[in-house]
Amino acid sequence: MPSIRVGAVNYLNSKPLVEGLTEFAGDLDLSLDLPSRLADQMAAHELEVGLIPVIEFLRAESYSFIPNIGITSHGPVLSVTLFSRVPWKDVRTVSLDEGSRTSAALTRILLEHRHRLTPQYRQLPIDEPAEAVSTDAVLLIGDRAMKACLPGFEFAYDLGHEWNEWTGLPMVFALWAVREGVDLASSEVAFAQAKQLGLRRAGVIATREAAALGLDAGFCRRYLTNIIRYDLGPRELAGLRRYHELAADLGAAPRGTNLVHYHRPHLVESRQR
Ligand SMILES: C=C(O[C@@H]1C=C(C(=O)O)C=C[C@H]1O)C(=O)O
Repeated sequence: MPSIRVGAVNYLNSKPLVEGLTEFAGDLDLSLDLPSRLADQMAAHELEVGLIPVIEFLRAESYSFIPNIGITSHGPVLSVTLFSRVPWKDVRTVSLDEGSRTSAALTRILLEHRHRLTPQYRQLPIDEPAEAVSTDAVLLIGDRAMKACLPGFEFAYDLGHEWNEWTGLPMVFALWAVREGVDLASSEVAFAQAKQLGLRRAGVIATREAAALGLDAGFCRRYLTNIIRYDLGPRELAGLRRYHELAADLGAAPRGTNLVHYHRPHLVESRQR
């Protein structure tokens, strides 16, 4: 049987979703990369399943997603931070982490919709030190954001918190997207099994990952257990729909994308909107 190429985010927050994944399903070929690159690999048909930024799910229009699994937050997220030299109202130039697509669009949503600004944007390459940027603000995500201190920047806005405070809704950053026509067969269930195991083993994962990241294990544990939420239920989907509307208003995503659960090809699809 040909293997199913699966790409997952290479940050701490996604470790619980891949815990034991390839043992639960022997035909999954797992690789890890930046969220933005996973989205590009999905588009290039180099992956069948990808833990991709939700904005790229909305842009693709043809993907379905594995139900009830996501990378979400219900308030502060700790790993998506807009460091700024100036308060929101004075931001004119922004550098955006190359790894990000969802939070890059979220930065635009907050600046352009919430604060009614029209700043200029540039990409911050993954190997360029954020300390060196000359823009007013710089968006960092993932492990890089968790470790960044950036003393030259007076403000550190947590975009999970900013979103939640403004909309009252959870923020969905990523989900398991499946390319159209892909048949996961019995391997589908492995994604839910990995999530269940990963959540049970959050302490073990935190201990294992902390040293390599140069982060405190107790902090990693709380991040995985209390900050990042992995369910994608009605509340999270309401947050995702709100994000979709606001992104579409900016021309950052097409308006019509349906949030379709994965079903095996040739079976009836369940449409959520
Ligand atoms: C919360 C996070 O979620 C990530 C943010 C993403 C984005 O901004 O495109 C994509 C995937 C997620 O893993 C994070 O990495 O800090």
